[in-house]
Amino acid sequence: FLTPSPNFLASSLASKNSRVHQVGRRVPRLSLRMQGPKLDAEVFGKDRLKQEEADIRKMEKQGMAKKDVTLTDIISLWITNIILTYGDKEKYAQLQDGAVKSEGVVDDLVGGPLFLPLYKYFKDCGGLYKLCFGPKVFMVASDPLVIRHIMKDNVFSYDKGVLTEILEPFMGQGLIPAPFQVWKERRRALVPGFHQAWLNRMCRMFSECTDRLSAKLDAVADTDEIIDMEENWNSCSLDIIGKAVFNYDFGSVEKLSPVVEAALCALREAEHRSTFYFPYWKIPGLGAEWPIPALVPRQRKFQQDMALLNGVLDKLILNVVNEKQETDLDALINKDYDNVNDPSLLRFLVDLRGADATQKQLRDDLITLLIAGHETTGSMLTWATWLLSQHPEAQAKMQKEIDDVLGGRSPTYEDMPRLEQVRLVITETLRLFPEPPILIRRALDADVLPKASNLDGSVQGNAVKIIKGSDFFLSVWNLHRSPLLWDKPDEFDPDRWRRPTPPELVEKYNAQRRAEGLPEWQGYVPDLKTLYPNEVHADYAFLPFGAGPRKCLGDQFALMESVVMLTKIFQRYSFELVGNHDPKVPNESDVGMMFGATIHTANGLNVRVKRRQA
Ligand code: HEM
Repeated sequence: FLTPSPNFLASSLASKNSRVHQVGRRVPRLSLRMQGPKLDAEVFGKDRLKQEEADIRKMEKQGMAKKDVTLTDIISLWITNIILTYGDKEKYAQLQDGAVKSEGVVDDLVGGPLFLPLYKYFKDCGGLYKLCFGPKVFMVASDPLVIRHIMKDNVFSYDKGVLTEILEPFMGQGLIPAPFQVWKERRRALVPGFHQAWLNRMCRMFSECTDRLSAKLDAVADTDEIIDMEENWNSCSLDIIGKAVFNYDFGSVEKLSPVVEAALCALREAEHRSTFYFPYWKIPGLGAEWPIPALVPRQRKFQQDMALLNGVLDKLILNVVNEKQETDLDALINKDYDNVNDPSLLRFLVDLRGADATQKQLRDDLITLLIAGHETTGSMLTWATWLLSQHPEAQAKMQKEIDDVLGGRSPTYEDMPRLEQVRLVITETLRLFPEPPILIRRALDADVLPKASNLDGSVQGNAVKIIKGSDFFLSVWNLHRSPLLWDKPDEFDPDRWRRPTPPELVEKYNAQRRAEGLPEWQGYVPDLKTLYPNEVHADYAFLPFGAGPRKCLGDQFALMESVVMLTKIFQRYSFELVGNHDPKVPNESDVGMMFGATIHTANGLNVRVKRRQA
């Protein structure tokens, strides 16, 4: 889930002569249908699992479990890459190759967010290019048809590659890094947990946690005090995910307890590892994998934080296991969630008949959900707040809707369909600031990719052959800001989701394709009866929660959580941006960008809080 930045590129390669090379149907998916003010239950929980089962069975049939990239594959890939980079280019033109476009990429990649130089090269090189560091190559895909192929149509030939290496020390065999056999079992156990009655109950909890943030903002509202809203959104989302996943109250909005500190430090270490150039923590004695305390203080601290966190989780798991009340799925789904003491996912996983898991597996599941569900939401809300501060008219429109729909009361699950403008602000924020902005994949088989497009609408020359073991960056940032796919792509315009893609853009993308008999892109077709416009509506030009069988498990949870949090806070307050405290950045509205697992501001989102007039 985290996105390795130059780390894994440069550690292996670090050649100054790096180069960028240019290269050569819609499937209905999960969507949350709403009719009138009611949410339709069909795609929650076990109904969602039913839809996913077909994918899982297909993966099994195609031998996904047996696919693996071996050392021999990697060596043969590197030799091929050396030949391609330095050898007879004509002869191997079809093999992951294309024109050299840029020298010295390492210079570009160091010191800033990785997705920005990848966007620069995208403008030169188009929807598929390769980033070369000596023998190491990353294919960079930013084209909707190529991405659909990798994430949906031929998903069985790709896994998460280097991501697994980074996340395994944190998440063990949790859903994100788990091998196929384990992933399959855990996904089957977890998906039904996100059922309608539970999400309804969660909306109440989102509201209660946001009340604590409101109380904190009340204390500073209309004073000169400056607070960091990035930190506050992150704290609130940590409290929410702790309650939802294992019924633990981090209480981080109010205080920094040792457990909160350990959790935050461990999460920061996950980010550090994803952006550091060299995986020194793997060296015996230096890093966390060694059974004696690590020599590097940062890694020693990580060991201590993980020990503290694991201790807390183990205790929670043990308590729940000791009170296990094994029940079948239907009974769990039909529980009266308004009157249960512990509505957590942990309780669900322990009680679900037939989903036996070891204590270690449960801990891995919980940590994975904690990491996946914390900063993604916090960062998204941070950028939504920043975007709204830059667009007072969009903020006023959203606040008017909130007032009209709620008249001052708290939002509930039933209000979701009516809070359309809030949902579109969230959707548009995820387009401009996708979390994470780059997804990682590795080819488990040789493959041939669909032809990608260049930004002028021309189709790239080669249908690119992929060698087993090839690593991919799927740049969601490029996809979401592509001038070929979006009208005024850098503009914040929540209402764009009410309009289809302008026909001239769809035509520009498709004209040459039609002439060559190649598959075409459908453009975005609005369907606002869903919780959010998703990847299917935009024919894979919009991937806020990924796509295919590895799509985000918490998409509906995250959307409802964000709607409740954003609604409650903007119902009562507005924010005055007071700049970034960075003398090097004179523009007050420029809060900078840093990139770890998600996109952060450089120095926080510093604001003064203004109470709205009743
Ligand atoms: C705004 C908030 C969120 C965003 C933008 C987001 C985004 C994503 C994306 C893009 C992926 C796919 C990654 C890939 O294909 O490599 C993903 C996967 C995942 N997300 Fe989320 N997510 C959010 C919130 C959550 C929450 C709240 C949870 C849990 C409660 C969660 C749990 C997961 C899990 C477990 C996966 C891995 C699924 C699998 O591999 O089977 N996410 N998320």
